[in-house]
Amino acid sequence: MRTAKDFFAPLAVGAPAPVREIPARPSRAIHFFDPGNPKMAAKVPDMVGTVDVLLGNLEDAVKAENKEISREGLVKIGRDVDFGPTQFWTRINSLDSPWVLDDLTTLVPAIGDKLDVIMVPKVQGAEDIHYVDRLLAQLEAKAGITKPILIHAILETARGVANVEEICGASPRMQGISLGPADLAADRRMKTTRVGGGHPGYLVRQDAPALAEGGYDFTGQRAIFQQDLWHYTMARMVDACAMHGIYAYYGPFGDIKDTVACEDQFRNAFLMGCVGAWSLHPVQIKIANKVFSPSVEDVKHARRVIAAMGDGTGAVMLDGKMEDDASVKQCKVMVDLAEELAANDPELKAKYDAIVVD
Ligand SMILES: CC(=O)SCCNC(=O)CCNC(=O)[C@H](O)C(C)(C)COP(=O)(O)OP(=O)(O)OC[C@H]1O[C@@H](n2cnc3c(N)ncnc32)[C@H](O)[C@@H]1OP(=O)(O)O
Ligand SMILES: CC(=O)C(=O)O
Ligand SMILES: [Mg+2]
Repeated sequence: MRTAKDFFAPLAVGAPAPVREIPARPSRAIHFFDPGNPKMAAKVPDMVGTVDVLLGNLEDAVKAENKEISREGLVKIGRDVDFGPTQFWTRINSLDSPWVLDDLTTLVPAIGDKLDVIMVPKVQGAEDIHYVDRLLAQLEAKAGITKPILIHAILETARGVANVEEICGASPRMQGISLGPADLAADRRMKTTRVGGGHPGYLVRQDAPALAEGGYDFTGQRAIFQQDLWHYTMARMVDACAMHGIYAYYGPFGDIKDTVACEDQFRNAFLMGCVGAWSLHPVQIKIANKVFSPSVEDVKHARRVIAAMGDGTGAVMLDGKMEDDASVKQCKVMVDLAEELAANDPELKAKYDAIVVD
């Protein structure tokens, strides 16, 4: 383990100095596209400014025979497109795959000055981050890159979940973590066959009603309540990220047509502390942009509490509820996020600016 003294030292002579703090850039939707798919690739320039993150995917969902075409497509997009306010990320192939070394040694010299974040799949422990960290430093130094490329890990193995805290703290490049529910389910031997979302079989059932003569009626209809399969993992991920000052994300929601359940899953993630989720299809971008932006009502309430609390200490009653230092802190999280997002999103800014605090 690196000591505190060495933690922020560049890992190669000539590599840029690591960042001390991960910038809070909007990343409500991380939109996946296959850079080797001509239809998707053609849409990328017009998507700039409509989505916070455009991610060229090289890993799963790209056929083995197309890996090189996708990598070349990504280089072309990286060179040709002006990403403006939108972040440009990639997901490389897994560290045990035959493609990852070429991914990194091609992408960093070619478009390393454009790439904000590299997403690393199937991360098992800090050693995986250390490997990518050192290699990136060497490649950045060789290519003369001046801004360090950040790393985002996908939490999609049982060992990765067990090691999530050390993964988050493994490098100053660590930008965040996404839940990878599909590979994680397979690795854990869960009995699901989906990409994210809930499962109708994972439920609790209302208690059986008591009978007048004693005992219970187990025969009648009883309400069932579907439970969230991902709650435990999400909670661990959010805590580990918050502890290390990096960002947590829900991953993919594979049922593209079920926009209602997608919105629910994203909202759960937002409420738990995530800043964004993945978008696999253009229809999911606006769901994520909506869900991960504080609502006008929440911002209005937060501003009222902050105003009522003066210097932020003590306790007051507002609308019949007690507010104190801790509720002000929550309200500040909401207001700060709203301001960060509004700085990049004129429509949102107009909505927040129109709020009148009574
Ligand atoms: C578990 C994991 O690892 S998840 C991450 C890996 N998976 C991915 O990255 C999947 C990305 N998404 C996709 O491949 C596709 O969206 C699919 C396969 C899910 C659906 O694709 P389609 O059946 O073509 O969807 P659909 O017909 O609705 O597409 C409508 C249009 O949007 C385009 N489109 C679809 N998805 C995307 C996308 N992610 N980005 C940009 N454009 C897209 C299509 O090319 C099509 O264009 P056209 O109107 O010019 O013909
Ligand atoms: C996100 C991802 O890669 C997975 O769910 O497996
Ligand atoms: Mg995966």
